[in-house]
Amino acid sequence: MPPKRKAPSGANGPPSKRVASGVGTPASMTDSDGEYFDEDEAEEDYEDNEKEKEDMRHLVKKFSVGSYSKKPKGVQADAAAGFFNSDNAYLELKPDHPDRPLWIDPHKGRIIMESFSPSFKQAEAFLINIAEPQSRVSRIHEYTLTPHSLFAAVSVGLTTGDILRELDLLSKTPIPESVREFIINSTKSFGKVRLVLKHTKYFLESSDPSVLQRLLKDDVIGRLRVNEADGLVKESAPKMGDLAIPGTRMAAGAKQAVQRPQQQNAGENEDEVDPQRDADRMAAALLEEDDDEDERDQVHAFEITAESVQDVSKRCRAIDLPLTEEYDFRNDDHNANLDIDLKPAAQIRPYQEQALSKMFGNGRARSGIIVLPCGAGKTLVGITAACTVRKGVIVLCTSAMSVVQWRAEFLKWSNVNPNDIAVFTADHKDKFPGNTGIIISTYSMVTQSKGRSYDSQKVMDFIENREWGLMILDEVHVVPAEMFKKVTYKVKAHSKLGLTATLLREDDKIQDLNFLIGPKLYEANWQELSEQGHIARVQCAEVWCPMTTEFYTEYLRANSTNKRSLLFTMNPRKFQACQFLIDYHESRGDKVIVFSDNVYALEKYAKRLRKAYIYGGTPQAERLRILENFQHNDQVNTIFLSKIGDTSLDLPEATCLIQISSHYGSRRQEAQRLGRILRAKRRNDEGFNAFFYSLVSKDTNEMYYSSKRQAFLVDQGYAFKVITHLHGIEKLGDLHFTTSHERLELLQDVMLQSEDTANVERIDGDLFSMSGAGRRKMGARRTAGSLAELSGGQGMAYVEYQRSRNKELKGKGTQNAFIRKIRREQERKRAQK
Ligand SMILES: Nc1ncnc2c1ncn2[C@@H]1O[C@H](COP(=O)(O)OP(=O)(O)OP(=O)(O)O)[C@@H](O)[C@H]1O
Repeated sequence: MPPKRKAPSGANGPPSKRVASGVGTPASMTDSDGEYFDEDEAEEDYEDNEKEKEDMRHLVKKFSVGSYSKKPKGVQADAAAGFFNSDNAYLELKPDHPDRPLWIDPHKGRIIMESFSPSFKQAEAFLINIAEPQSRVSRIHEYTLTPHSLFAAVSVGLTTGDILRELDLLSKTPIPESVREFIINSTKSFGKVRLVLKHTKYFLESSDPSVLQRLLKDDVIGRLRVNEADGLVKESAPKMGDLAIPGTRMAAGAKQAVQRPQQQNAGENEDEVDPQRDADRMAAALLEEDDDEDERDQVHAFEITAESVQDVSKRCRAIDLPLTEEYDFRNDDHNANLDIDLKPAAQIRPYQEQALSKMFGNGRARSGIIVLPCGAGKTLVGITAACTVRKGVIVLCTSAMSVVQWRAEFLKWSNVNPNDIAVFTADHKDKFPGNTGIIISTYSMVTQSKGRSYDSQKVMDFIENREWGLMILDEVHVVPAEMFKKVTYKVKAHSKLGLTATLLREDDKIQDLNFLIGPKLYEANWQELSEQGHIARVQCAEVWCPMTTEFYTEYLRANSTNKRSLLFTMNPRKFQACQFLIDYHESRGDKVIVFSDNVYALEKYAKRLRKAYIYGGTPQAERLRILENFQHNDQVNTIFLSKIGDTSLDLPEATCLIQISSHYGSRRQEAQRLGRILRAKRRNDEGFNAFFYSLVSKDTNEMYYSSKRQAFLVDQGYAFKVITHLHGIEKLGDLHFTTSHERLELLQDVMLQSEDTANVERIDGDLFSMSGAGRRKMGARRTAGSLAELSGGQGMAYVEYQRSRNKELKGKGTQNAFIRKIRREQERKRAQK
C-alpha cells in the first residue's frame, strides 16, 4: 500500500480534473482521525492507474489463448517448447528442481504440475486458489493464470506477496519475469475494493485509501456517495478465521487453506546461497508492504446509497476495479436472526469444509461460486452456508422439483422450523409467518415479468421488499446472464453463493458470472473425490458402431445435417450395440439409463426393446410411475430418457448410462449426464464401478462431436476406452436388425421422417416439473407415419414393437413415500379446482 502522507494545509487536488468531472469532491479530505490525504498524490495514482490499465490490457492479450510466442529456432514442438524465457533460452532450473512440482510457462501463464511430486498436495491446495484448472489427468495437471483466477485469489484473502512467494517455492525455475509482472498487475487492480453492508448501509471499503480517492473522483461513483461532506471512515480490519462454521472443525481463512509446503519437500535449503532466490524474496518482501501489521489492521470506507449498488458495481467493473462483495452478517442488527443450525449428526466432508472456508475465511460472507461435481453435496454446502449466516435465505433453483428437494434437504440436515421454509412455485405461493425465514423458488418464477397471478405478485412483493442475508443460486451454469441480472436487481441479498458442477458454457458467457455473482471460490478435483468414495468411480467407453452399407449410402447422399444426424443415430448396428449392452448390464444387476436427445430415436429404440421411456411429452403421472418402477421394481431395470433427464435427476439406483444421441459437441451435457451415475448408491461397494457408454456411428460426424464432448471429462481425468467390437454380440439370442429386410424397413422409416424429426426437443420445464407437462403435451410433434403404416402392410412384428412398456407399467403399485406424497398433493389440488 502506498504510504499515507500528510498533505500541506489546503491541498485540494488538481482543479482541472475536478472541474472537468463536475464531482463535488470536498475541499479537504480527512479520515476519521482527522488526517489529510495528499490529493496530488492521489491524482498521480490515478494517472498511474490509467497506465497500469493499459499495461494490464497488453498483458491479458499476451496471455490469452492463441497468442503463443514463437519458439526458438530448431526446437521441437514438444511440451517443453513453451518453457523458454524472453531471450529464447531455457529457463534455468533450480538445483533442487526434482523436489518442486511446478513448471511455469512464461508465454501463456500455464502452470504444469507433477502430481507425483512429494509436495503435490500443498501445490494443489495453492494452485486451486490462484489459477484455473484446465486438465487434471493422472500424472500431470495443467492450470492457467488468468485475471479472473487472480481476482478470485485476492478475494479469498491472498496478497501479491503470498502468491509470488508460494509460486516461487513450488516452481522448478525462477518465476518468469512476464508471469511475475502479470501477477503483480492483476492483483494490483483486482480485489482492492469491497462492497460491504454494515448496519444495513452499503460501503465501499479498501485497505488502500488512494483507491477510494480514485473512486470518489470518478464521474459516476463520486456522485453516488452518501454524505459528501464526510471523510473516509477508518476502522479496524476484520480478523481472519475467527468464525465457526457449523458442522466443521474450524473455519480456516484462505491463508490457512494455502498450506505452506514442508521445506524439505520442496527442497528448500536455507544454507544454500541462491542469488536469484534472494532477489525474488526481496521483491516479495517489498510487495509484502501490505502485510505490515499496522497498515493491515486498518480499512477505509465511504458509504454509497443502497439504490446505487448495481450502478457502482457496473462502473467499478468498467474501470477495472471489480468489487468483491462481503457481508458482515455478525454485525447486522437490522435483519432478524434465523433460528437454524445443522443437526448434530451432520458431518461436513473435508472438501465441503474447504469450500466453505473460502466463503467465510475472514469472518464475513464473501459472494462467489463453489464448483463441486454432481452428487458431491452442493446442497449441504448451501445449507451450511445458510446455518452460518443465520439470516433470511432465498434459494433459486432451475425446476420446481429441485425446489421440493431443497426443502426436504433443509429439513433433513438442519433443525429449522418447517414453518420457516416457504416455497414459491407455480403450485405453491407460500410466505413464512415470522420476520425471517427461508424461501425456495425457481429462476423463472422470480424473473417472470408478465402475467403474474394475484397470489404470485403478493409473494414477489414479499421477496422484493425485504433484505436477504444470503441468496443461494443453484446450477448457475445453465442460467442466462440476463436472468441473473434480473434476479440481482429484484432480490436484495447481502451475499450470493452460486453452486454448480461445471463452469462450462459453449457460448463462453460463463465469465459474466464472475461479475454477477462473484469469483469462483473453490473447485473440487473429481478424481480425488471418487478415490475417496464421495462420488462413484466410472468406467467410460466410446463404442464405435460401423454404419450398415444401406445406411451409410444414404448418409453420404444426404444433403442436410438433420437427415445425416438421424441416419447416424438410427444406424442398426448402434441399435444392436445398445441392445447388447442393456442385456449385458441388466444381467449383471445394473440399472441402466439410455439417453437420447432425439425423441424419434428414443421412441423407436424404447418401443422395439420394450422399455419404458420419458420425454417432454410424457404426462407427469406417467413420468413418476416409470421412475418409481425403475427404483423399486426389479422387472424394470432400464429406462430411456430424453434430454429432460440431463439435470435434476436423483436416481441413485442407476449404475450404467448409455448415450445413443446427444447434443452435438456439448461438453456440459456430457458432464451432466455422467453426473447421473456419480451418486450411485452402491459406489462404496468393494470393487464397484459405474459405466458410461457413448455409442458412436463410425466414419460419421458423430465421431467428431463425440471427441469434443469428452474434452471436459478427459480434463477431469476420465479415460475413454474405445470399443470397436462388443464380444459376444453375435451370440445374443434375439438381436434386432439382423436381416436386410428389417434394416431396410427401418431405413425407409427414417427416410420418410421430416427434417424436423432431428430437431432438438423443446422443453418448457424439466423431468420433474410439477406444472405444464401433465396438462399439456410438449415436445416435438411429428406427422409422418412409418412405411408400414403408409403401405397398409403393418406386419405382426411391427405391431408388437408399438406396444409401449409405458402403458404396461400403468397400475403398477406405488411404493415410494416421497412420490406418493407428491401424487396425493396433486390429487388434492385437482379436487380443489
Ligand atoms: N457431508 C455429507 N454427509 C453425508 N451425506 C452427504 C454429505 N454431503 C452430501 N451428502 C449426500 O450426497 C448426496 C448428493 O448430494 P447433493 O444432491 O447435494 O449433490 P449435488 O452436488 O447437488 O448433485 P447434483 O449436481 O447432481 O444436483 C445426497 O444424498 C446428500 O445427502
